Amino acid sequence: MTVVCAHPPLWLGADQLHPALADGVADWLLDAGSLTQRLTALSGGTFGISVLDEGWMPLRSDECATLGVTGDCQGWVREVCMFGQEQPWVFARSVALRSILEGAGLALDGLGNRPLGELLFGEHTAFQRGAFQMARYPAGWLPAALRRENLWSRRSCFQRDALGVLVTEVFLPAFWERVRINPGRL
Ligand SMILES: C=C(O[C@@H]1C=C(C(=O)O)C=C[C@H]1O)C(=O)O
Repeated sequence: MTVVCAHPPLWLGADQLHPALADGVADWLLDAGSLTQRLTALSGGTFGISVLDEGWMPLRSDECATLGVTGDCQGWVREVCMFGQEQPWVFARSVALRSILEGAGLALDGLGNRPLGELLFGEHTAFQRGAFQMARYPAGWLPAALRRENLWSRRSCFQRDALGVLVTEVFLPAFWERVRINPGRL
C-alpha cells in the first residue's frame, strides 16, 4: 500500500469562503438532504456504490479533532466511490470513533455496498446533521485512480447521542460534467 502524506486542508464554513460558492456549486455542496438519494435520481437507475477501503484504523488528526478527541484516535473508516452512468461521481470517506461506535449499535461494518445514507437518513433514524465545512481536498488523500488536485469537498458530522459519524464527500470531475456545472479551478 502506498501511504501518501498530505496536510489537512483548511475546512471553512460556507460564510467563511471568499469568494462565496457559485450558485450551481452551492446547490450541491450545501444540500443537507441525502446525497445518495439525489445521485440516484440523477443517475436514472444506474447508481452504484463501490467500497474501496474499510476497517479499523487510525483517524486523521483533523478527524480526531472534529470528533472531539485531542491527540491520536482510532476508528472505523469507510471509503467508497459513488457511481452514476458508470462514471465515478463522488468519493466519500466516513469515520466514527472506535471507543463510541463499539457500544453504539450502528453496524457500519455490515453495510457493504448498501449506502450509508440508508442508516443516516432512514425512517427511524435519530441522527442530526451538523453544519457543512468545505475545502479543496488534498489530492494525496484520494485513491490513485481518482487522484486530482483541487477538487471541492464538504464534510459534516451526523450526531446521535454520543455517536458522531463524520462524512466527507469529494465531488469528482465526471459529476460536474454530468450536471454541466463548472466548479472553477479544476
Ligand atoms: C451521507 C450519505 O450517505 C452517502 C453514502 C455513503 C456510503 O455509503 O459510504 C457515504 C457518503 C454519503 O454520500 C448521503 O446519502 O447523504
